[in-house]
Amino acid sequence: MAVSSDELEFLAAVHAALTRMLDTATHRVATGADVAGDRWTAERLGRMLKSHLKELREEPDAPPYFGALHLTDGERYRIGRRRVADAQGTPLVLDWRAPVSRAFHQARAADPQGVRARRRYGWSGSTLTGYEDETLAAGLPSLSRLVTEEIERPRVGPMRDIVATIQPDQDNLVRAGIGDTVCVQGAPGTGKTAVGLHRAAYLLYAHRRQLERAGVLVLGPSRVFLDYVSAVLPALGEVRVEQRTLAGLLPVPAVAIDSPEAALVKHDVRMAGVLERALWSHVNPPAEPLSVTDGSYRWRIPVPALTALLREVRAEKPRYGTGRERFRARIVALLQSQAERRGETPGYAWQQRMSRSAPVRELLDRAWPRVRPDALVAAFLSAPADPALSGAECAAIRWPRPRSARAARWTEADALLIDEVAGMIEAPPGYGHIIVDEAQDLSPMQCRAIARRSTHGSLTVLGDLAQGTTLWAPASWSPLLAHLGRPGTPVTPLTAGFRVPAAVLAIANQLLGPLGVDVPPARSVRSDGVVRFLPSGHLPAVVDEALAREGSVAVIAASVDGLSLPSSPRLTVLPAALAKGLEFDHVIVVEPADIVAAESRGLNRLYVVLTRAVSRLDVIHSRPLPPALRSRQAPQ
Ligand SMILES: Nc1ncnc2c1ncn2[C@@H]1O[C@H](COP(=O)(O)OP(=O)(O)OP(=O)(O)O)[C@@H](O)[C@H]1O
Repeated sequence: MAVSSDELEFLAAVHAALTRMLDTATHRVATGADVAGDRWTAERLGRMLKSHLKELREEPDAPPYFGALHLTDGERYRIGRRRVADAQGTPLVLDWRAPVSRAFHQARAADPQGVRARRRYGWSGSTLTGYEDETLAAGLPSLSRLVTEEIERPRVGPMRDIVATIQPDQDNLVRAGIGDTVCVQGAPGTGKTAVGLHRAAYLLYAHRRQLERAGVLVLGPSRVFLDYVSAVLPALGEVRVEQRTLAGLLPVPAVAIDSPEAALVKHDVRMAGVLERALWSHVNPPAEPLSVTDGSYRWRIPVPALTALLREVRAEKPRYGTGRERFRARIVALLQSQAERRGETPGYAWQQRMSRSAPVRELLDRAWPRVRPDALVAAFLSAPADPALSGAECAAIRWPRPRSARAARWTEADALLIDEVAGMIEAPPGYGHIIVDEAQDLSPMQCRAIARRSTHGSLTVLGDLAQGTTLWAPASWSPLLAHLGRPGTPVTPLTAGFRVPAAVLAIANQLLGPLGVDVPPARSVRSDGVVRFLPSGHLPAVVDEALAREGSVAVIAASVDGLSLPSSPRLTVLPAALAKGLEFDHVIVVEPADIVAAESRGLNRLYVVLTRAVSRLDVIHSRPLPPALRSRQAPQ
């Protein structure tokens, strides 16, 4: 529909309001520090104002609103990525996360939620090009033209937000309560990553105070993936979410790689028990009484009393570090009661002196010594032994020669072991909410590293069992949720695929049977898409042809060494192992049989690779196709 003068007038008012908001924010940053009473307030205020200014400056050319709601009570609201208010503070545009905005995504003919009509705006940059009205009474098409256009647009550059076209089942997940842990089993391209990022933005809006203190963390599988999604949250007005890989949270960087046999042992949940035994083996009942000189007195605690104290503290099951301090405090309390019986009135300074006295320190160092997590893991891997591990398992993880922590060449799994021990000694800082993407790949020990950072918060667990490519990827969600400390969390499926067109999905879905995972297959909301199977000599021509079209192109192979291809900013040449979570308009898969053969979960890897395609998939091969792909091979 052409743009009416009313709409243009309204847009001009929104632009004016935005300019005024930006001017005010800039002015406030300039003067904020002067108006604040003290340095602390000035700093806090300054930070707040700068972050507000940064939010306003993000994407100045982005459309200021994407929709309008016309309610049955006559009210009209525009809805955008952030609130825009006029000089009097009256909102012109509501934030998409505000309660009223929910109806924009949820209302339908069967459940109109007080909505008479919904308007969707079309934009080219910041120019309004038209709009589309949906009257709920008349019933709705399953997807509007503007939504279809957005879904089918060519992909260039980083991932974009989906706030204008979010679907009701996605919206329910985004707006789930702060206390709810949700687990989403979603086929490729069903919007799991998008849902996770929008949920982070929503929670920060709806529970700002709580989460600003506790923090929100998005965990992704790789740096490449995090770079790809990094623009979404700032575009939604949220610049305060940490986006990391799990490895990036761990106490030591990985510089070496484990053999598959060693990795399997180190990622196994039994390692938690093994390390727990190794840590607590440092605590031993004292062999000698404690004797402390205090002026002309000498206080004594006999061995049985010390042993009883130690047992009492251990029975309370504290963390190792807390336990050590509690044991010290109980010893001092016992000394204090002796002093009081002698008529003394010991105060705080006396308690401090006793607790730091050499005999008390020496006793603690023998009975409940400090332990450095990396030193413990280095000692264990130098000579592994535990009843829970077989001889072969110990041999798989044993270092060829003993090393100190300083000389160690840690692997990613070692870092997890160190983190596990560190967590037994002292709780790591936690987050108010953690969003875990590609969660199907997590090992039990990785789940535990996440769980101990969310003891007081909730989780959004996103993944697809069919895309599990690690040695420990499970066939069902329940063990993984249990390791995350959230057993019994209901699993919500997403099956409408927004990325992968029907023709490509038909090929990829053939792999689901042989993968042996119990997941509902995806159905595509896109009827477009082209799939071709071509002999390997065609690769250069196919790449040239792809680059002549609009959109991003990826050549994905088991190994990209030796592939000589033209250089273009739109062409990504990618080993199959790095494709997870990404998408490209045109995907060219080279030798699928090699991808399958390269690793034990090669078929899952191929499933991931095939489902990166947004509109075209070319499979280039000279070796026979994997059996699962042969039956429904597309015509050449
Ligand atoms: N409601 C929607 N409207 C428009 N586009 C959408 C919608 N939901 C998802 N998309 C788009 O579909 C594509 C796939 O989304 P996303 O990467 O979040 O899927 P995913 O489930 O995480 O996929 P995978 O498991 O394959 O990594 C993205 O380009 C995303 O923007």
